[in-house]
Amino acid sequence: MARVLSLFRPLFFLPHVMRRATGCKMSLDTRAREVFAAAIEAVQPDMVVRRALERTGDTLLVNGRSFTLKNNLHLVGFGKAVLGMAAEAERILGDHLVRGVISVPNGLQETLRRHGKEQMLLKEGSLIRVMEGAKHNLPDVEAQRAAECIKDLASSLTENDLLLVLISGGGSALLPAPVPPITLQEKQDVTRRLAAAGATIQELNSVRRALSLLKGGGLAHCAHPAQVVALVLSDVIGDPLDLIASGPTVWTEVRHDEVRSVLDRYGLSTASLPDSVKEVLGRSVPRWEVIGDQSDRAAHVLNAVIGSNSIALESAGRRARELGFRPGVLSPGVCGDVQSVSRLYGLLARFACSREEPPAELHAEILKLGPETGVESWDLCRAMQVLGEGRAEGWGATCLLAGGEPTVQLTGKGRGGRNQELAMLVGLELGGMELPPKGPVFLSGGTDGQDGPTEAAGAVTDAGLREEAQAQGLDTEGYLVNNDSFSFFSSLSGGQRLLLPGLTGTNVMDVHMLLIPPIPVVVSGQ
Ligand SMILES: Nc1ncnc2c1ncn2[C@@H]1O[C@H](COP(=O)(O)OP(=O)(O)OP(=O)(O)O)[C@@H](O)[C@H]1O
Ligand SMILES: O=C(O)[C@H](O)CO
Repeated sequence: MARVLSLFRPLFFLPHVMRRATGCKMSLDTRAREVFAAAIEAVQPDMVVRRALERTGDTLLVNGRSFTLKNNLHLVGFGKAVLGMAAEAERILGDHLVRGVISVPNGLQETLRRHGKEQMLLKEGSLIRVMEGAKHNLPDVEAQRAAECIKDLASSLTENDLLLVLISGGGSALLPAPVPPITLQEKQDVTRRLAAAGATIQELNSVRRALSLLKGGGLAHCAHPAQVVALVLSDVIGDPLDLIASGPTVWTEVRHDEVRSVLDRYGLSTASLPDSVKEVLGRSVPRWEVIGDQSDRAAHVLNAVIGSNSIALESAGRRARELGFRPGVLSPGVCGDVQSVSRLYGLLARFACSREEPPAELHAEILKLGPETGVESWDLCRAMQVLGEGRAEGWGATCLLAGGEPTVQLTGKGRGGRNQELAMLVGLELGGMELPPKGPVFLSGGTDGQDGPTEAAGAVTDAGLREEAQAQGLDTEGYLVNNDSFSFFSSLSGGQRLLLPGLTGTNVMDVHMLLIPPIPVVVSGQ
């Protein structure tokens, strides 16, 4: 037992508390949805802020650092989840709040109202101004206006002030402040071309930082000499503070040669760039002048990640255990093309479900997929070891959890999202295998509740997917080629396989789940 405990990521497979799935009457599909709901529950914006802000009288404690509240609190925020974060922060600290401004996606307040999420809205008479913008996740004039208000607020602060900065995914588009003479349109064109050419969020945000007055530490620079406390809900693999929303409170040195090499890599030649961008990238001086010691300035800033995919997976694991599974986390950083990712889950399912010792080739095939799916070999080895032990010792049902953000090569014109496409592909992978009659089941869902431009968060599938579609006259491959996974799942069995939690108001990338039924123990000689 000690060996098992030491083998896994925190929370991975805790056999002493697991219960046999055989006693649970709920279907695997229902339980998968419950586990997904628990993942989202743990990263609700109000919940994460409540956990992060510890208040005793007029003292605020964040990450063990203490701040004095004396009617000196100012608040700014930008991102898809900061409305709910701001509402909770105002509930906790409102009596010391002077004023605030937050930049949130267009139409968010109305959508949350429609979904009955009143606790994520600011109370009437709130001191925080909500500004909506960045339609379709692209920086626009409204978002630029919000960025200006945020910059003005930060720049007006003194050493007696405390600035609470709320940051979540989508924050880059909601805080555009191009370095003059670059115009918003020019900056938008550059980022749009990069994204369309397949640049990663790391590459994209390194360019955004170079062209912005607020990103890469610019906001913290404006707020100096005030104390800055940034609460960050991470939507980037590995939770890198300098990249989430392009790191406005994290001082980052911009290397123009690195930025140019990213632009070159994606075919944005110098000749194709606007003159303003060329001029800014040609400057030898930093974006702003730092008077005094930079490390002294950094000491004024506390950045704290208060919610992430790992936290969602931990909570999912706890719920899985209550529902009779042996839970385990493969990795919170799954990325790469959905084709490779689906292959990986298919092979892991085969590995887990084989009644005999799986062949060495299967082991090797799984390991080979590590680099292209962002999963470290040791995580794959640990997973296989414990899945193997579970089979040998008859430990009952297993819930293998993972998180991250795979990608889809868009070639068709259909409606879908990466989670639904991944679920379809895994269903097809499972269909080609010899598996137990009741499982495995696979779920993939976006924690923001919206997978691509669709109303669904994702879908739940199993080995019966292709047959079910065939029986209903649906051409599975046709839907796949057209990236039409949402239409597929909507037409299939009255949309029963869709995952429809509605807009969740949070965002910590995606959650993947493979539920593996109990594998009968092979008694030697059988
Ligand atoms: N028809 C489609 N089929 C599959 N994937 C699609 C389709 N249309 C868009 N996508 C993918 O959806 C993604 C955008 O979806 P979404 O709005 O959920 O973004 P996101 O990456 O989750 O954004 P954020 O992290 O800011 O919430 C892109 O990766 C895009 O490739
Ligand atoms: O806003 C952004 O830059 C992305 O959501 C990553 O944080």
